[in-house]
Amino acid sequence: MANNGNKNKQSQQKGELVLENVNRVFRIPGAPACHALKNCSLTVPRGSLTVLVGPSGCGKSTLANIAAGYDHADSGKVLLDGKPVTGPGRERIMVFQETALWPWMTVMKNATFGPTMLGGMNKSEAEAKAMALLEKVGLREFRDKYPAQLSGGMQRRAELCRALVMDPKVMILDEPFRGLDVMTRELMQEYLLTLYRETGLTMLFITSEIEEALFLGDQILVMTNLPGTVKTTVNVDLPRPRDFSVLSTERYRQIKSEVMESLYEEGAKIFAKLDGAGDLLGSCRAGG
Ligand SMILES: Nc1ncnc2c1ncn2[C@@H]1O[C@H](COP(=O)(O)OP(=O)(O)OP(=O)(O)O)[C@@H](O)[C@H]1O
Repeated sequence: MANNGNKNKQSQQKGELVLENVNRVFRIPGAPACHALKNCSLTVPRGSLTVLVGPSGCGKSTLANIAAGYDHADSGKVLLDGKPVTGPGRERIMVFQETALWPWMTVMKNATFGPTMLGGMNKSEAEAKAMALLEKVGLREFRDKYPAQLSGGMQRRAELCRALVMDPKVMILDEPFRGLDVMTRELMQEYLLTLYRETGLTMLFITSEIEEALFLGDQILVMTNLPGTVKTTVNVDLPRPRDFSVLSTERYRQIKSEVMESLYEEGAKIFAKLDGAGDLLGSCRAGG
């Protein structure tokens, strides 16, 4: 559960996301079917920052897309506050690996387009909300710039603001800081924690970086190789607010080794398959 004591009243309205025995098989003519998710279950508690880690290609993005309603499960349930998720909806906002800012719109237009077109907000209301968020992430002076005029880190921050202006119940972030240099990435993590603290939003954050998972998360869900499912839940009981001094604590090291052990076990299985069958793709075959 979330251990953030500073959340405002908004957090009471934020959503609990549950996946129950979700299966997803991709079928492409002429190729073996790929069982991406198999009986995958997880809970993202209301107001928590839950981090999902797993080996490359284990089904993390598939899970994110299904949770956001961009893709469907073949069987199983996806529930937000107990109600089935049947498609995309403004209560579940996704932030992707690559920037999705519209290049022809300024930062402010990018941030306010969604709430004015879909969210029932008038222009001045949306701009006030966007401005408050842009200020929190140091982009106040950049409101009239176009995405191409921003650095990669600035684009990611603008994107977080654009998602938050919609006031979703759950934010799903699929490796949003991938490709950023180390310093920018660390800065982004701190910005994300500030936004998390101030909005009390439920977040499902996907990453392949263990340090990032530990620095951000209330809990870490470790996935198996294909077919993907959640194999371990690790509670990250590090105090909040967090800064980088937490990285040198004994408790941090203990939790890190627990997560690494679980992940390495999956890595070892891949190598065992390479030695044995010599066919890594075998793990991808449906029902196999
Ligand atoms: N639309 C699709 N059609 C066919 N196969 C797909 C499709 N989407 C994903 N897959 C397959 O499903 C498996 C899981 O892919 P997914 O992108 O969810 O993994 P991932 O854990 O997010 O990977 P990474 O960490 O490398 O980004 C992969 O084997 C992938 O090739």
